[in-house]
Amino acid sequence: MDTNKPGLRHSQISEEIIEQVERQLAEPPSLWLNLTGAQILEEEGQDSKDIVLPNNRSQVTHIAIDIGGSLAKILYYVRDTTSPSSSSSEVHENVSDRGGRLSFVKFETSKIDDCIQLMKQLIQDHARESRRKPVTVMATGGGAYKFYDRMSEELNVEVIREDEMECLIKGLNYLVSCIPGEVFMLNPETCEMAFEEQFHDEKYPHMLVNIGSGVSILKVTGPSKFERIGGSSLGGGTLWGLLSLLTHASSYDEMLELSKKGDNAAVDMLVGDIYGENVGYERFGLKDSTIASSFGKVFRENKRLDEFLPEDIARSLLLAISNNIGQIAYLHAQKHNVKNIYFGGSFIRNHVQTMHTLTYAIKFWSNQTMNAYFLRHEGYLGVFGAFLKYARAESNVPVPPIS
Ligand SMILES: Nc1ncnc2c1ncn2[C@@H]1O[C@H](COP(=O)(O)OP(=O)(O)O)[C@@H](O)[C@H]1O
Ligand SMILES: CC(C)(COP(=O)(O)O)[C@@H](O)C(=O)NCCC(=O)O
Repeated sequence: MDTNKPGLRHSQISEEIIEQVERQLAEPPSLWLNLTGAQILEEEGQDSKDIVLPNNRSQVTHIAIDIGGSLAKILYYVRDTTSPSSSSSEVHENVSDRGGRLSFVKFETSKIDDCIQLMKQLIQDHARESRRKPVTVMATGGGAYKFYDRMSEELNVEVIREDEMECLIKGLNYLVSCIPGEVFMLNPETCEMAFEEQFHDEKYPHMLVNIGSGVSILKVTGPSKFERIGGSSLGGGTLWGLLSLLTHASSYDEMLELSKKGDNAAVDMLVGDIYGENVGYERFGLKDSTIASSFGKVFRENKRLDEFLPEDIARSLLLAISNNIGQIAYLHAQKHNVKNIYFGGSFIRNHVQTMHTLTYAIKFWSNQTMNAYFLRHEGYLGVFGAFLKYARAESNVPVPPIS
């Protein structure tokens, strides 16, 4: 592996691989759960842009929601009688064989009205067509408190609140242990994904770096044992906010697209800009292409904002924030003697450059001794954890036990 400090390496990744990985990770797939196991359903996911409500909405028995500073994540559970491994006409006779499908949808938190409307629709359909007990809503994230009264009044069902960090850890541990093909690593050289059932023998301790609006760093020492060991206010909300000020992009995905086309050297001051062309500070492993100062070139260029390319700005800021989080993550892992680091939160958005920067930072700073892992449902750990808490308590939801 190259000894270059993180930064400016992305141009070497094959476009084909980036496309391949991002196509595979486009939207979080639904999950199938029954008593004997759990699996990812490989089919088109859903986005808030075009939510496809299930045909059998009366079968939606559980809803969980994680309302964060930026995004509200909803999960709904649809009880079903056909298993994904059987033909579509094959129906399970025995009720206890039944499994269910978990679907995932997200909204911007600023569109909380639309979000509550969707839950209302799911709940009303259930109530109209079924004599079963009413749907219970599990809520987590800061919005579970902020919007509690509104949700309780408008939905007219019981809303149970759960602590967001507990839910994150429950969701993480379950996804890692029980969902085959959920966790992957990125090869720092080629960016190809590596899926393995078991990456490492030591399950605990591990660390979760959850990159949402802000960053929370948690050390996990057992299935429900953890402590919050750090955090940073420079997170996903920072990237989203600054790029909406500095570029014309109107959505987060558009910002990520811009960043793919940019050259951060147009705004970042590189070591070579300080030491001279093609000269680095090799004594300390700082090559001429290493970023010496993010956005450090802007001032001396003496140009207006509209004279810089938004693509270059987007790439520079994404690199700056991802590198910073990677470095903080490494320092916490080192301080707390943890080798395996899981990155979660919607900031990652399964975006190859972001995952590559985080992987590269961890590998570089730890001298290859630590590992960076990613998850296909990276933004849904909290909402999944909230659902599991309820599913466990309620015996009528068949959830395989954690291994
Ligand atoms: N569609 C999107 N719209 C806005 N931000 C997004 C989107 N997808 C990913 N993000 C990024 O994810 C961050 C929110 O991550 P999330 O884990 O949902 O945190 P929170 O719980 O604080 O809302 C945003 O600040 C932004 O950086
Ligand atoms: C306050 C939060 C736990 C809220 O979670 P979020 O909605 O960002 O997912 C998080 O934004 C955070 O940990 N912020 C960093 C605070 C700090 O340690 O500086």
